[in-house]
Amino acid sequence: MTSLQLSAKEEMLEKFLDAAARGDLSQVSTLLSNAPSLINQTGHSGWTALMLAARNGHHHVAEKLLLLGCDKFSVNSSSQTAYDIATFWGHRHIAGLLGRAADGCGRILPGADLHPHENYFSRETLDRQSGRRTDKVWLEAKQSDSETVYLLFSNLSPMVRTQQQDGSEAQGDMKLCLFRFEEVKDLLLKPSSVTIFLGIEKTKSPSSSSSSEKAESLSEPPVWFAINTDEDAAALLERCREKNCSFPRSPNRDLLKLSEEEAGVVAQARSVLAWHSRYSFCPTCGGATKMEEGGYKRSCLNSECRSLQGVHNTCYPRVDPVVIMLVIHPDGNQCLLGRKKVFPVGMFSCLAGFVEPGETLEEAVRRETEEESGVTVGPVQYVSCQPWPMPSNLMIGCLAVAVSTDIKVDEKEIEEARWFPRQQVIDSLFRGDRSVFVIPPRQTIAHQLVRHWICMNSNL
Ligand SMILES: NC(=O)C1=CN([C@@H]2O[C@H](COP(=O)(O)OP(=O)(O)OC[C@H]3O[C@@H](n4cnc5c(N)ncnc54)[C@H](OP(=O)(O)O)[C@@H]3O)[C@@H](O)[C@H]2O)C=CC1
Ligand SMILES: [Mg+2]
Ligand SMILES: [Mg+2]
Ligand SMILES: [Mg+2]
Ligand SMILES: [Zn+2]
Repeated sequence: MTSLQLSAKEEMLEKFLDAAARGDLSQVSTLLSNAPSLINQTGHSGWTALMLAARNGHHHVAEKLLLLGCDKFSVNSSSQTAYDIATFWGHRHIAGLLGRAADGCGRILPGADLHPHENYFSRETLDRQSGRRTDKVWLEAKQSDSETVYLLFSNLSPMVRTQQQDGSEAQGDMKLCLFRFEEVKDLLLKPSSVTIFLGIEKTKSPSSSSSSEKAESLSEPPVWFAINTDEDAAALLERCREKNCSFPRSPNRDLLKLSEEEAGVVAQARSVLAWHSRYSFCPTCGGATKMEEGGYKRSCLNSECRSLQGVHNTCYPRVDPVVIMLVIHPDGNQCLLGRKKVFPVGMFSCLAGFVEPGETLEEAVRRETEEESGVTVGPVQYVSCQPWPMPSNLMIGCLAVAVSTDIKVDEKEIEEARWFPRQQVIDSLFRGDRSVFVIPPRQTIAHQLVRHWICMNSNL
């Protein structure tokens, strides 16, 4: 090796970076007070002092650097921020420090308002109060309470008000229409209506919280119910005092326009109402059933029926587990996405499939991936889940690592599947580049899994 004479400046930089990597807070501080411009400089490795402190878990150094105005969004040659590095190496306290103002994706996904690991349809705005479901007296009293809130469903679609008339697809453009007892009491009496108890508001409703009356704030928060009715939809719409009301025709698309809070309530209500509409008769003996427990149970009226003894999942609302997986190429830098014929032009999404009886989630991921794409999967890791009320799936989101790469699609289900390089995914996800492919909307767990993978760094 030729003699490598470092200039005085370079020598100071290397000393500074070394001090940060070792967690030597006093040397970091001294060097910075002599030469403040060192703070964002990178050495031969392309890493800043903050990245090195994040790599080695030196919280005090990271804190000091941030206090002195260090740029936490600068990236190394693999596009990793100090946040990515701290997360990868398990230094959660440092990741917390770096992620405080925005999560690790904030710089690339401005305006994202989903909390990390919170998927659309999963916010619990209501306290379900399952213990109250068997209290008939309380339920009946609450049904006629003037504070009680009712949602109205027709053909399993909730009545909503559209804020924008320009056909905009933005989230929050739709709001649920809320009714009081007096406005729906005739519907409650109709034998064809199904009314279910949803829960109690966790927070005060805006109307009561704005009231200055202390006594009111001490009373129990409003209780929510949902009614599904087969009354004429046009006549139902006339009940609403507000304008621009409708029952959305395409739940898959339209229900994604609700706020996070309302989406969570709809996920619960729609799934339970859908179960009642599909399970009118006893699946065991074919007899008539009656609804119980605020809508969370249907019991057979035939006293001889086997479903009345032991544990019978026919009596309770169903939830269908579906695995949804982002399969990562063995090189760590590509992911497998597929498209169904019914998808909008250019859209590719994660592969997904129903979990079968007697199957683990990991096996379901491996089987569905193999069936749909011919790719063999090794390790599987759970990421997060999403209730998907179409009608009552629970999407279980996983990352999976492929151990083979040749693709052979199941043409019955999938039109095309492809490996997408990280850069193309970033372009579609964060830069809105639709030229290669379109990613599903961010309310879907498919989108969130892709985003999760991009924000995780596989090649440190
Ligand atoms: N939120 C999200 O990001 C996403 C949600 N999804 C949802 O996940 C669900 C499943 O995905 P998909 O790829 O279609 O699943 P699969 O790959 O398992 O294929 C579905 C087919 O399997 C059959 N099937 C087997 N078991 C069941 C069961 N328990 N319930 C219903 N059908 C079953 C049906 O065939 P047959 O009709 O012939 O009986 C159905 O058409 C869909 O409802 C989809 O809406 C999917 C992707 C993304
Ligand atoms: Mg599938
Ligand atoms: Mg399948
Ligand atoms: Mg399947
Ligand atoms: Zn029965």
